[in-house]
Amino acid sequence: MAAIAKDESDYDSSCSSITLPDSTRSWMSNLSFGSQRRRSSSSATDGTSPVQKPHKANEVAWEAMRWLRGAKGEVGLENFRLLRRLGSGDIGNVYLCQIRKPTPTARVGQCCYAMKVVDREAVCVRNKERRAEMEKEILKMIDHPFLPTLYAAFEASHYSCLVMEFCPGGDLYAARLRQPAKRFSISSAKFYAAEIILALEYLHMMGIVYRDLKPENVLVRHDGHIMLSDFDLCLKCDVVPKLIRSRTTASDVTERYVRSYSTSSTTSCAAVPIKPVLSCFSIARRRKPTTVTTITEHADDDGYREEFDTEPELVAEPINARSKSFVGTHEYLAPEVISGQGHGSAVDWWTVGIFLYEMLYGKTPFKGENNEKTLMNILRQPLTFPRIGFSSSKEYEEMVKVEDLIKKLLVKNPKKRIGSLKGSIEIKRHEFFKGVNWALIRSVRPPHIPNSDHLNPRSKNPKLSKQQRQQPYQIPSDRFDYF
Ligand SMILES: Nc1ncnc2c1ncn2[C@@H]1O[C@H](COP(=O)(O)OP(=O)(O)OP(=O)(O)O)[C@@H](O)[C@H]1O
Repeated sequence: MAAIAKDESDYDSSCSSITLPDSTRSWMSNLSFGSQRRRSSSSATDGTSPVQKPHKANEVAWEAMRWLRGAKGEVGLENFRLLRRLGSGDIGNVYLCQIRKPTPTARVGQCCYAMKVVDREAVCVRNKERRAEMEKEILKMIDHPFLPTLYAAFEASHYSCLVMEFCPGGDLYAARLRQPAKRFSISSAKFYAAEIILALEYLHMMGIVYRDLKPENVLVRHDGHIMLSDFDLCLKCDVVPKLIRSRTTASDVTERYVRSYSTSSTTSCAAVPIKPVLSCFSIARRRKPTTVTTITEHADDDGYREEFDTEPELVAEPINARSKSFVGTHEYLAPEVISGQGHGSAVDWWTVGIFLYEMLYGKTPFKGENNEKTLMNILRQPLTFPRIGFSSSKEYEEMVKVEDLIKKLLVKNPKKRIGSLKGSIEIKRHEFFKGVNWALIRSVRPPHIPNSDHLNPRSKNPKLSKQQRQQPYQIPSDRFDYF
């Protein structure tokens, strides 16, 4: 699925038709591979020091970077050996690479990185500098287990290089195609969705709306946990934390109380029986008898529901951010993006709904015969779910819960969509995620752990030949600009 970008407010460039850079110019030749390597001018790697990336500071990949900086002064293209091309995006190619030998230890020498190489001249010709800048800016800011770590950023000739964490497990789109009936199990989908929600929550708190969630952009790390990639379509905005005092019902309070003290976790995401943490930003809530106001709302199982005043909650996500850019991938576009009425962080919750649907049913809910029909369906067509068989009543119950969540995520009016009032916490509290230990999910065993044969010479992407290195930059044929 190709991403589209038509910018009206948050980027100053307008994306037009594809203009190929001078095709006679060798895109790879100036990268100077092998022994004919030229010294590149490399700029400081500001914003990528371990001090600013504390969660990775003790890992060998950082140790290697520290050694490189100490030994060579600054990090540049000449310090890396590009092993093979991992893929091509809209604004550059991504290569698997290692630090050039001799390295101080074998461990450092074996460390793999992914290097995104962007041809600045090509990007400039195609009016995409702002997107490339945005990606770099965001990669420098972020430090989260489910987001890429930027180890170094430098320039070499007219190329801009970003050295990032390498994910050997491929993307979730390819992973889905390998599943039985091309669908993930409910527990796998729950695991991946939970990690994505945490990544989006973090981005939102940093004032970043991601806008391009799709399985192709969810990569699988060596340990099976996920990493969101591709930040060139992000919207950056200011976040002004808000205190929200909301009202809640007696059954909500009881349910949360029970959940807080329950140790009977059964889902794969909840292997550790520890009191779940709902959100790092939720203020501990206790029933406060003095502030209880009893309002009969409507009958439930017990015949009535009570509403209580609760402690205020801090919402640090850009709920009210507004952009009118037309960006994303057709099947994943939120209705407010298509209608151009202005969109904010709720678009990411819409895409989580589409993502869950695709993971479970093997297709997206509004896909039409062509892109225009898809867009019309997103705006007008009611959400329906295909009928599928269940192997157990437990699976059926889980499906009912996840369909309820998907319905709430795919509400066409963004103001009524789950997550639009208090952000991620509303989604994390949904019944489908009951028992998920959000704080410790990164320690849970993922559904699939990739094997580590990426350095095997016979692995999927063969080594770069000399001829390939000399080829001019090609815009992949399956990519296009919609406008
Ligand atoms: N850190 C990484 N580890 C492993 N493979 C990666 C990594 N980053 C990117 N890739 C691979 O390289 C491909 C190109 O990535 P890139 O981010 O340039 O473009 P994209 O995801 O296709 O999106 P866009 O064209 O919108 O920028 C990806 O599809 C993925 O297969």
